[in-house]
Amino acid sequence: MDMLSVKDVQFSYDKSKKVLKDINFSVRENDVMGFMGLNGAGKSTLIQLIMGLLKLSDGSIEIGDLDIKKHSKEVKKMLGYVPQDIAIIENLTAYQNVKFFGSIYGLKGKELAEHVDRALAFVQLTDRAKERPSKFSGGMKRRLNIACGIVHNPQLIILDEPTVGVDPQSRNYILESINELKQQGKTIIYVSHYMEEIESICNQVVIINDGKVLYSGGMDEIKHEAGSEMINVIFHRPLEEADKRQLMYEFKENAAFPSETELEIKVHGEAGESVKNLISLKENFNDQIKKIQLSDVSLESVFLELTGTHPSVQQSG
Ligand SMILES: Nc1ncnc2c1ncn2[C@@H]1O[C@H](COP(=O)(O)OP(=O)(O)OP(=O)(O)O)[C@@H](O)[C@H]1O
Repeated sequence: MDMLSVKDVQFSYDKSKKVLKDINFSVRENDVMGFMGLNGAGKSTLIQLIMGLLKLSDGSIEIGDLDIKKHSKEVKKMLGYVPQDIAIIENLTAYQNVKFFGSIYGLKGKELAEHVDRALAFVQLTDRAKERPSKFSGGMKRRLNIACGIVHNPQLIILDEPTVGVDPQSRNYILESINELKQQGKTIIYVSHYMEEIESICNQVVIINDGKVLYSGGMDEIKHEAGSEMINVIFHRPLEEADKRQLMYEFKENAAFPSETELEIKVHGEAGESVKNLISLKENFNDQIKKIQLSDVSLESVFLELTGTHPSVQQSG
């Protein structure tokens, strides 16, 4: 079953520019979807439409099988949102913060107390529940932010760059807790500019650029489409021009030279192609080759290929 379906969505803040143009994709129940795009691609706008914070005029969005316009109340309870900007209130304690967000979702009395305890335990802040977050580290504030976003036990959780500005330990903790939410059966949308994080926790990817979906589908499929493997060859000495020309002739646009002593060959999905390439390299360049490594194509290189821009030149925010 689809937990989120976005159909033919278009959006403009003003008449001069369409920010979203015919957006279509779906996220299955219990998927962890990595949502990627360059700055200004339209990610936050789409999330605000899903959350009902912006008014949807063109197209439709369904959560489960509920249309967000017709069933806004039910949908609100199903959605959890952990915003990019930390939304906690500094002069309330950690407990009071989570309780406040729980009450916004209509929880009361014993049920509210149980939910608050569970959310604080989930982010391992039970011991610090009585403290004010002004004393907390950046990572602890992010964890409290997550507790506030999931206190009402939502089915679909959207996390917008939850690891920006946190120490490596908190980052690992946050990534592990997302895996745990998946184990609990939740569906996750994970917005991030950190490709390696998306690669490690997501099974589905949506890439948008300039308000359009460039890719939507499985993590394995996107890599397969882009070329399932990469052959990295390290030579003992810098290559002669004639050797480079021969390699370019043989491997065409699949060959790249990251440095004077390195060759990268992108291998497309066909069976046996990497073996054929290796045999050819060994036959022609065996004496010159220091090392050959086979590696999977990274999500980063796929993103670069699709958008024409490297994610690391991006500022997050
Ligand atoms: N409130 C607004 N009024 C007018 N234009 C806006 C508004 N918010 C965003 N935009 C414009 O809409 C486009 C998409 O912005 P959006 O914030 O959705 O992108 P994004 O992918 O979330 O970017 P980032 O990764 O930087 O958060 C951009 O051109 C942006 O300038």
